[in-house]
Amino acid sequence: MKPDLAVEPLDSWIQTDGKPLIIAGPCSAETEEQLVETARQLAALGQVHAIRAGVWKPRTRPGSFEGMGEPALAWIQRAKAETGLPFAVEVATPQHIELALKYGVDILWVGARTTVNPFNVQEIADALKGVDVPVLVKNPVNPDLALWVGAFERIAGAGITKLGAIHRGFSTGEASKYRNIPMWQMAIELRTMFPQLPIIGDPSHMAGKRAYLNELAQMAMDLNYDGLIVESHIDPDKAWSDAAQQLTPAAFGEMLEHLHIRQLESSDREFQSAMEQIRVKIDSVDRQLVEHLAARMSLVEKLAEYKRDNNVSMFQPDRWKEILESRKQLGAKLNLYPELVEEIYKIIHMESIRKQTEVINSAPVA
Ligand SMILES: C=C(O[C@@H]1C=C(C(=O)O)C=C[C@H]1O)C(=O)O
Repeated sequence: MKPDLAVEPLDSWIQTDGKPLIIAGPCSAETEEQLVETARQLAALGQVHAIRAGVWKPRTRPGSFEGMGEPALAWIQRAKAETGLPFAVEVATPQHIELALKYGVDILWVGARTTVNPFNVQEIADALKGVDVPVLVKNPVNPDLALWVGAFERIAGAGITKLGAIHRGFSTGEASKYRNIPMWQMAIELRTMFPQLPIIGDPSHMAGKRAYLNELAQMAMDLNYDGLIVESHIDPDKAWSDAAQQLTPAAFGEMLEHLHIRQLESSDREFQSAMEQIRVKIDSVDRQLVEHLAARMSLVEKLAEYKRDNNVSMFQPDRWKEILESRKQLGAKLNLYPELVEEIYKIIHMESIRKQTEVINSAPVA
């Protein structure tokens, strides 16, 4: 089945004057004063299109602050009236949806810890039947594109057409300076699959720390994301949740000032022809790359036949170590990151082992 989604363009439900959609606001609505004041300061920047506020917070361990619940929805009504901006809230259950809609929340989002569970997502989709509201879906906690796609399909199946993705990064267990590893490739795959689906970057949850927000927001913009959702709080260090990754509305304004927004295309003829010429060369280099890969694989297969006939094992640790080191050194000389060369060679080696297993398990040539 070829996946497809009926998605309305972003500007059919929120006006951004052709600029990236900017959603900002506190991780959690803590008090009426904190929420209204944060929203007021963010609105005053003149660059924020919607305010986010957590009302129900899924927390890893019990005993942490779990959100103010329904009373916070009344504060949202006041903050909306004061700023004139639409509000976005995370919903995780049908009751959340019912309450959010009752209080006039404009945009709903499904959190990463909900997207992982198809039962939860289906309950949410069922509760959204017949409702016309924009729904943004965060990536699942673990890097599983199919799970993310499945959530869109369930929600689109309920008739929601104002859909968008929020890329907040992934828990992979790998060591990283980030709280949630971006794995940009996942969002590139999503964009390739559903070009019409808006993708919004969530640098706050990727970063976990204020210091990394700029670089992550810039990367999202450089990958043509349609917008950003960023946590901002009037007094971040005193925030009841996510203190380290929130920034003041003023600091957020500064961050936006420094963002470099590039366009997807240019109609400049000279640029287009220069790009075309270089792309022809890239096509030719890519052809050689693939041909060389194929040539390498047939050599490996030949070698495997000798190994099979002489009862020698396919994995040769010393040779593999030597290959890895020498290719990394060569790469470094040619200005390539040794890590890149290492990753590529790990994939090649795994495929080489797989091919050799095939040969070794086949009958010897008579
Ligand atoms: C091809 C061989 O088998 C394995 C695969 C290697 C490769 O693809 O280069 C290297 C070492 C072995 O682990 C070999 O022994 O040379």
